[in-house]
Amino acid sequence: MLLAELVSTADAVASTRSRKAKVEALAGLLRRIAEESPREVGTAVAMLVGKPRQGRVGVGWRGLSRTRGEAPPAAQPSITVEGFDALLDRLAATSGAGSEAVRTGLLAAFLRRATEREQRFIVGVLLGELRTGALEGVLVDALASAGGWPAALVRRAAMLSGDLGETARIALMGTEEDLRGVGLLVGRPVLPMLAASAATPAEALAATGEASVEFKLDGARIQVHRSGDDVRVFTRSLADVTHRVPEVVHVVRALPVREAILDGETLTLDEGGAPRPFQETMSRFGAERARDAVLHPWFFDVLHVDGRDLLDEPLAVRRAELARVAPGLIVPGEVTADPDTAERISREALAAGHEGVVVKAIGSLYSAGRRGSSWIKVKPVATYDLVVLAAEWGSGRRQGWLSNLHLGAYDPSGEFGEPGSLVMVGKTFKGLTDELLRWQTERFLDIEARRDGHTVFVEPTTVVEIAIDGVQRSSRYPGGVALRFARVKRYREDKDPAAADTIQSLRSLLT
Ligand SMILES: Nc1ncnc2c1ncn2[C@@H]1O[C@H](COP(=O)(O)OP(=O)(O)OP(=O)(O)O)[C@@H](O)[C@H]1O
Repeated sequence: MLLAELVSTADAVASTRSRKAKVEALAGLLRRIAEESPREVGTAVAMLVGKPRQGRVGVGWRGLSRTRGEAPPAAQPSITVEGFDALLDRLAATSGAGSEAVRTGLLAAFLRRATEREQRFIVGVLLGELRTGALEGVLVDALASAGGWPAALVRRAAMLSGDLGETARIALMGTEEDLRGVGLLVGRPVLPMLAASAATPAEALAATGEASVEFKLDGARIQVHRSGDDVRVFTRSLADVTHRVPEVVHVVRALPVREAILDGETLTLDEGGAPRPFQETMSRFGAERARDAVLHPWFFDVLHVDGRDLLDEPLAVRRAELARVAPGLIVPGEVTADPDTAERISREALAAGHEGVVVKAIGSLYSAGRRGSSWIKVKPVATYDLVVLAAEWGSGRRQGWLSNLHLGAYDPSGEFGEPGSLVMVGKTFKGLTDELLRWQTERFLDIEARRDGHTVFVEPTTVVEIAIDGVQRSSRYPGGVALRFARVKRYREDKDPAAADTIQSLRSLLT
């Protein structure tokens, strides 16, 4: 199939705000691919959502815009989806000395064969600009429509397989049995269940009824798969970090179970057993920096034990299984329906240096990938995950470091611009330690897009957690809302920009 077909559907989807129109445009394209070139279904779907199967092929913004500047667009489309896929393979396979020039050559030759619109699409895929996640929910609905399935059935398969390309193949070419048969596979991560928010433990408990009220540990989410001696550890965004966390692997290997999928949190502890700052945990996940501090895993859920899926069992049953397979590693908490008890657990969590509590309806099932109201988190300090758009060079003591951050909230529906774009909501240089200044200066120069005086604009890929005292109306910022007393809490290397908080959620604080 011609890449131009994909590109014109992607453009049509971006140019309308109507979800129905988006679904129809995508469903039409999916039907055509399934008929004309079924082999390309998985590849095409992965490209559409900006997540080609080769992953990031390591092409930088600056190099790419230079190459594109030197490649006049073709008048007629001729590139195929297969051709683009082959280019990605070759880029991914080219490394080592002299590879930069080879890659530039490959890219330039390819871009010269692309039309203006195709060039924009190719660059978007290469830079991860299309990875926003904005399209994924729509695509699942389009697959349901194209295949004639209930949306919930396709969504379940997408969540459990964690792979839209594979889901597309089954939804378009498989049977109902194939679709229903998508289940957990030990070794293949599923999207984690997420939590809604409430202001107080009592408010949360009023929504859930009897609940497991658990410490909200201030670490990093882990999903651990064990099959015999083979242990794999995945992050919240399903990256495999097994080789970075040998001590977690070691602990899980010793558990009294042959096969299991466990959901939990890992954090670094100091010698007295108290939690260390989150940044130390994350630096183990993100960079190669070695750390002395030891990571400790804690678990709060179990999705599979020895051949048995537990997703559709109530939390009470899953907790009982967890107590059996991971004794001694369970997140502190209690089952209660009493608001005073929930408040007490919350105070204990905060006193122990954690963020708050998560209140979980005791009868709830595990909804992979969903932010429902069966899990409700309560954090006394409001924090928002925002995307760094730019940073300004510091002055005085911070001379030579990139300091003041420009922060953007995610706009999935395109209320203030293109769907999936980022809307600036404030700036801050507060809360940055020397270590963070060093880290972010290095990172931002790596992903620099352009400069304007003292400001370095960056690829919008870095998520940062910001504590605020609230928001105020603003005529200066495009979303009409500005952060009050924003300060940096930590970088969230485990989050994609599509998981950042939305401009709508910030605007809802205005009332
Ligand atoms: N006992 C617990 N149960 C569930 N999640 C927990 C628990 N302790 C810590 N967590 C962490 O809290 C998160 C739940 O909040 P949420 O679903 O909103 O994810 P998040 O967007 O990563 O949230 P946050 O930014 O507040 O950590 C989980 O992803 C997990 O990392």
